Amino acid sequence: MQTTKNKHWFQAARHAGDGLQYAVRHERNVRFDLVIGTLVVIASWWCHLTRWEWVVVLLLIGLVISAEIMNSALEAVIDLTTNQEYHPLAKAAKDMAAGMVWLLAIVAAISGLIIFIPHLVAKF
Ligand SMILES: Nc1ncnc2c1ncn2[C@@H]1O[C@H](COP(=O)(O)OP(=O)(O)OP(=O)(O)O)[C@@H](O)[C@H]1O
Repeated sequence: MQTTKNKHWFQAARHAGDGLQYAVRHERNVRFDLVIGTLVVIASWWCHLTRWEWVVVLLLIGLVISAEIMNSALEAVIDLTTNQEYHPLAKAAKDMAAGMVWLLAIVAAISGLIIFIPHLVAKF
């Protein structure tokens, strides 16, 4: 059990991998985002997006999933420090982190509509 700084990049990468694995195993919202992200990638392939549309779509998927993982990390720290007892600052911190995820998800959804609607109209 290590509590000191990582000694080399391989150790750092292994711990980052542990973090991603923990997020997928324990966070339902992260799993949900991964499913939606996979469906969006399939839809992008089906719609033959342009190179720059692919870049935007992949960036947005990465941003939403990263924000979800950051939200979960903040929740873990808050639960650790409050021992799950009520505190108005804990509420503010958790609500703001959740707000960040929602804001990004809404922006991603609107951007997705702007990208996909012309392709869908052309197809049908
Ligand atoms: N220690 C606390 N003190 C005050 N309010 C809290 C505390 N823990 C949780 N809450 C409130 O409960 C809400 C939900 O808690 P929490 O974020 O832990 O659950 P969650 O279901 O994992 O949320 P999310 O869907 O955002 O991942 C928070 O947004 C906050 O308003």
